[in-house]
Amino acid sequence: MTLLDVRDLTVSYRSGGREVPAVRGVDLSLAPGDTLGLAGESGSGKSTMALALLRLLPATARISGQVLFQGEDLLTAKWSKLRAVRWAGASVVFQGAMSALNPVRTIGDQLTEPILLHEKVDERTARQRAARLLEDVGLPARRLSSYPHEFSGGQRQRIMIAMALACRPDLVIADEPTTALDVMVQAQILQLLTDLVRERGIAVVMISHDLSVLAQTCDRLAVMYAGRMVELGASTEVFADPKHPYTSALARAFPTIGDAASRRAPAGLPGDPPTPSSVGEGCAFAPRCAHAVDACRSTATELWPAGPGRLSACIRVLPDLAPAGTADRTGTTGSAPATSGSGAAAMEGGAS
Ligand SMILES: Nc1ncnc2c1ncn2[C@@H]1O[C@H](COP(=O)(O)OP(=O)(O)OP(=O)(O)O)[C@@H](O)[C@H]1O
Repeated sequence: MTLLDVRDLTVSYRSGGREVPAVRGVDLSLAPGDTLGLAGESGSGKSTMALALLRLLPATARISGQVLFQGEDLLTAKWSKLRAVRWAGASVVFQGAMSALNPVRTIGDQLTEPILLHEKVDERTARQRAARLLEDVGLPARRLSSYPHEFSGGQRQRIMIAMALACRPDLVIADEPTTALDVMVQAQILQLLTDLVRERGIAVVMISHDLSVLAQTCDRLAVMYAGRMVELGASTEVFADPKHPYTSALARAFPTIGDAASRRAPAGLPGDPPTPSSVGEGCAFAPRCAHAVDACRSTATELWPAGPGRLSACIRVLPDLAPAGTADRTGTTGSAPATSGSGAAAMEGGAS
């Protein structure tokens, strides 16, 4: 069964009289309980994609495609349906808990609110649930009466996780949930989130620019570049044996899982990401890619099969298109371009 099926999701923003493309024709699919990491540099479209899933984008955004959640397209659903899905079906852990929490209301009030809104329970039951949730994220229940400023950054992010789990959703979208935190605290919070969703069988889309963190916490990895998906596959395989040069570069930028020193000073990627409007049909990574050849700039990119359960948008996975001697590193045998939706199919396959 599919929980989430994203088809040809495309998002642009109206800005200064122009359309700025942010997400370009992304397909992906999640089964219940799946954990998917979404990686990419700043500006690659990760947050836009996450927010688009629940139609949380600003009014300047134009969205097309389909976001089928439990079979219903959220992009065309009525507001009443959307309200019912948010929190109870799918919830979001945003970056920066301080701005997401209301500073003048107690944590208890903020935790009970979604429960009261979405479930037919009385105030006392909601309060008991909130207390349990707080304990689940490692905070004492007595802190329900405290205000957001009375917590540390890490504790506030724990509270955001408790809120996201409050209505027992089937999907949690975590958008850089630990960005502003100290490295050691980051690791603890991610571990906590991962443990809680796995215990409860909740599916997760975890967003980060740090490929090693995602490889450690999620079963599958999707890599985005300039609004497009460029690689998909099982986390351990994608991290250990990337099929796209951009993924290799990201893996090198954040080399070792749990290595605090490297995380503080990542090696960085050569060059800058393209501006959204400068991206054409060919490979957007070509200007920064050491392996780029003319065909990279002229061939329309798609996600091609790149081994069992793997997809890559690098033409070097196509033996018949790749220049001599460049296709062998991927070890792929397939050469047929994936048709629309095959990204989703491969993600499904990888979920078994
Ligand atoms: N509200 C907005 N108005 C106009 N353009 C936007 C808006 N939000 C994002 N963009 C543009 O859309 C593109 C994708 O941005 P997005 O924030 O989704 O990327 P990201 O990968 O999540 O980056 P980050 O890690 O920095 O959050 C970028 O070019 C960004 O400048």
